Amino acid sequence: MRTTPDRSHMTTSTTPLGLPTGIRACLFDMDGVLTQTAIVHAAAWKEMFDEYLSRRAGSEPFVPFDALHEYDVYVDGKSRADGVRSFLASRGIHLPEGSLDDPPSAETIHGLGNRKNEILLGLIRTRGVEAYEGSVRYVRAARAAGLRTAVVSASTNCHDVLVGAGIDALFDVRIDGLVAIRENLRGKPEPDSYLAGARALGVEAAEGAVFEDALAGVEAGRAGKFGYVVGVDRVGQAAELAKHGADIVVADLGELLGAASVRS
Ligand SMILES: O=P(O)(O)OC[C@H]1O[C@@H](O)[C@H](O)[C@@H](O)[C@@H]1O
Repeated sequence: MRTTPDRSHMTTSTTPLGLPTGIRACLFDMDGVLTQTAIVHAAAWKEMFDEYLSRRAGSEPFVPFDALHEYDVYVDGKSRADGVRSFLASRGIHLPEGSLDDPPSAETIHGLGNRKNEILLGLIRTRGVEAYEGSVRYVRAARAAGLRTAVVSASTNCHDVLVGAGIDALFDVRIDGLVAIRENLRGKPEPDSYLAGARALGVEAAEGAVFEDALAGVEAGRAGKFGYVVGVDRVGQAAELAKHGADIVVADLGELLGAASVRS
């Protein structure tokens, strides 16, 4: 299903890519937009938080992590450490920061994050990673039409996932979790990583389209004043994506391809 929020200021979509005219670059989130890995992250977060919450359960009742709602609101699209902080704060739990190389057993923000990463890498090793066919078709069509392409992901595992899915060669620029740490970029919902992507591609934000499945991600695209923000709804949150800043919401990027599917 596609939802078109009222944005009367937007140019009518007229290109075969389903984008307003004047868009010269596409900036794609990875997990959940390009690759079928949002669900793997959600499973890893759940396993880690449930382990931790059940350890605390002596002093308080055990309320498991909700891998749909709590993942979408507190964790999806954010850096690993921001995800840990944000969910724990929602439960009134405050842990010391620790440091990036804390062991996965440490009860610190980074320790819990590293435990989640250990679980994530195990899941990726067993399941492998796959790209969404509609997204690959879309990225190829964008490049064939002369648009520049970037991946803008909070994930520090971004490069390995792109390579695992066989799509790393489809992007001119990659701004990922490692770049964000190195260059001190604030994580989504702040616009820093998307703006860094636009700079690296040599376009103004207004000339870029952002493709996002996370609430924090569409907020980042909107905050950066990008020309168009496409919400990608894989889990039934079309209305929320629109509320947080998507100009249009599609279930798959393939829907945007071809004049027949373009609506204003
Ligand atoms: O732990 P990583 O691989 O650096 O990923 C950070 C975040 O990357 C985002 O793309 C995911 O939506 C989050 O679930 C994830 O936590």
